[in-house]
Amino acid sequence: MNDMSILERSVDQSDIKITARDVQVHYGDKHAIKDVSVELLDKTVTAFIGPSGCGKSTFLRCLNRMNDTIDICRVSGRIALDGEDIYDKRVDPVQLRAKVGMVFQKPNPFPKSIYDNVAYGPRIHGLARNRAELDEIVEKSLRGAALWNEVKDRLADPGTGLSGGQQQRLCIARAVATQPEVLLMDEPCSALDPIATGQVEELIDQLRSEFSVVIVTHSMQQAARVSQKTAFFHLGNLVEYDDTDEIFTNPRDPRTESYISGRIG
Ligand SMILES: Nc1ncnc2c1ncn2[C@@H]1O[C@H](COP(=O)(O)OP(=O)(O)OP(=O)(O)O)[C@@H](O)[C@H]1O
Repeated sequence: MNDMSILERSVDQSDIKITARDVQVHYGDKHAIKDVSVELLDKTVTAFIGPSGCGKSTFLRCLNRMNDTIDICRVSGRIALDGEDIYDKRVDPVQLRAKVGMVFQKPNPFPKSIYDNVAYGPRIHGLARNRAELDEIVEKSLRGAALWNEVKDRLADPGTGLSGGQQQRLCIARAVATQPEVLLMDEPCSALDPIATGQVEELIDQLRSEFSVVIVTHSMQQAARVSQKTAFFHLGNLVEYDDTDEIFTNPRDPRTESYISGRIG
């Protein structure tokens, strides 16, 4: 391998963070995810794309057991984080969700101060021994979410008083504050204007230096801009998973080709 090919290699294939094997999801009789196997890489942004109802959000929610909260939902197969089965009965889902954080479509700050929104997770998980350490985590998380400069003089103000884009960055700070290893984002920009979307996309790119990021998006432009890997879902199947460039320029499956060229969706 010459130096150039080393420079051009965008992701380290050996660094697998999450492994899913033969995952099936049912909501009652509805078979929403069909036999999905995939390996998601560390320090990489992976985009889940596909037509509405194809199962992107359902599969994303399997990765931190958010589907446990839906009574009729059954998940089978194996999903491992760093080789450990996250569905093992000894795994506490609350601890798991601190490691595998989530940001939702609509910004959903708690009805609390900006400070307390970020401090909430570290407090319940006992990550700070005293107020000074908590202050440090809050500042670091808000800096990490590119929000610190905008809010540092009004940390006691309610989080709900921020703009939509700022609220979404506050939710990212809240997720980052529990020192997660993976960040799941379910259409995080769909409620944001183009400027706020640009800021969150830039942030996603920075977050990838520390975390594995998985993002569900309806925007193929967004997937192309922010991700290094893309998974295309169709009718509950994972049809194609590859480098983002490959998916968009050289898709192997005709269903992927149809979707990215706008013929299905
Ligand atoms: N809580 C639920 N109860 C019953 N069925 C559900 C539930 N959530 C999702 N489904 C069904 O599972 C399938 C996959 O839905 P999911 O929301 O994962 O798709 P998606 O690709 O994320 O869609 P969209 O892009 O529209 O958000 C759909 O047929 C949907 O109706």
